[in-house]
Amino acid sequence: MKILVPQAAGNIIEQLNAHGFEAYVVGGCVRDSLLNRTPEDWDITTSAKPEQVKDIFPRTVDTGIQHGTVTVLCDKTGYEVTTYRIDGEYEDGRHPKSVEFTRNLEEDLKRRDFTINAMAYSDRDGLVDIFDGQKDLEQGIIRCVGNARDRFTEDALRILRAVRFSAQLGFSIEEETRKAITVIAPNMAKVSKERIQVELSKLLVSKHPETIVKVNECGISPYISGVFHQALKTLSGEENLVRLPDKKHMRWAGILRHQKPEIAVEILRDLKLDNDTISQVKTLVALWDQEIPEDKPAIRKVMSGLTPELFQDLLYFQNIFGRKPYLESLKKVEEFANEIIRDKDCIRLKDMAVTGRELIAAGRKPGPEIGEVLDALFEEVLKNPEHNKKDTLMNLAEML
Ligand SMILES: Nc1ccn([C@@H]2O[C@H](COP(=O)(O)OP(=O)(O)OP(=O)(O)O)[C@@H](O)[C@H]2O)c(=O)n1
Repeated sequence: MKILVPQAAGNIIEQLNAHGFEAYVVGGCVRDSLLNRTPEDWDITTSAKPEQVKDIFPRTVDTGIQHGTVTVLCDKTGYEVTTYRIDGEYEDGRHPKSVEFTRNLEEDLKRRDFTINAMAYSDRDGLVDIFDGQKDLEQGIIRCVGNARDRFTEDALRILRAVRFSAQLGFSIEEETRKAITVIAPNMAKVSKERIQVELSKLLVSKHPETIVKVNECGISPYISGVFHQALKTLSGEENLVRLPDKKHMRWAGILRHQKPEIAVEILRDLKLDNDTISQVKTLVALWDQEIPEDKPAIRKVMSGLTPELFQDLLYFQNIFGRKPYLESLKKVEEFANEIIRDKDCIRLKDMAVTGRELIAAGRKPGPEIGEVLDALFEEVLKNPEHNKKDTLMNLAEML
């Protein structure tokens, strides 16, 4: 069994070995390598204490030194090197309240969440797989290391990680692990909303976004938030979600599409999503079932209210969730939209042939009235793009 470890990570391991310490890549990167997926980052676990790691490497950052983590910088990449540790209970779903360092790799692997995440590897020692993680990977099983209730009690976020990994990898959750999820679910209430959101977003952009319904079926959602729980209850037959591009705002809008836009916003704010995503989801939720008539002025009007990307997303969304008769006319809408772009019709206020300043220079009184005139001219241009000429618009303005 050979894993292709990046050279810099390999060098760090070799240097630690040369100083008499054990060191391995561990966790997600081993799991992903064995699955032929590209790991996001390469974490290293070692018997060296943080101070000893810092003595060996010239460039380090104290990322989470109280939890044993030092980032070793190689060129522009940083590698997190963490001392073998035994964790106490987690305080925020991310970091344990207390940690105890150990010299024993098995102790370090024992404290990890799932067998598939509890493997270590080095070129020198090969794969260290004490809990049969490789077998579970082959059989497609998410199973806690040791006693599932203990693992979930240490950190309730792991409950959601179990559902997320099963969605991402298309794995099933093993019986004892599943039972423990139901029992420990109320502890989810203690986990920070940001961490919950990160897991939910990863689940939604995965290959199986429809498994979001499991968050309800496993009884976790009431402990995440009341409104979110209500929203999940209304979901069924979400197979089409996977046809949406794997972009966060598209998938969130997909599961929230039956909500009122303001409820969707409330759910996402509560889950601490970023403002950009919230505003994109709000637009899609408000517009996905508003049929756009097959006429260019109406299409220009919709386009003018959205960024070009979001307008494309809206069409994509309508294609997937739109009703049958509308899908036929949607083809025409798309054709017209392409013509509008090709002909460079004016669909943005900033592209209008007349500005507020020019209206003032022509004698209009500065003030709110200017905005009203510009809006009226813009309406006209959306209806008749050929009127987007300075003379025509100035003449029209005089009549307003
Ligand atoms: N609540 C958690 C979080 C992490 N881990 C352990 O720490 C490793 C690294 O965690 P993280 O980087 O958060 O996740 P990954 O497993 O790497 O997965 P992904 O990159 O997909 O988030 C995990 O593999 C697992 O061994 C854990 O036991 N319990």
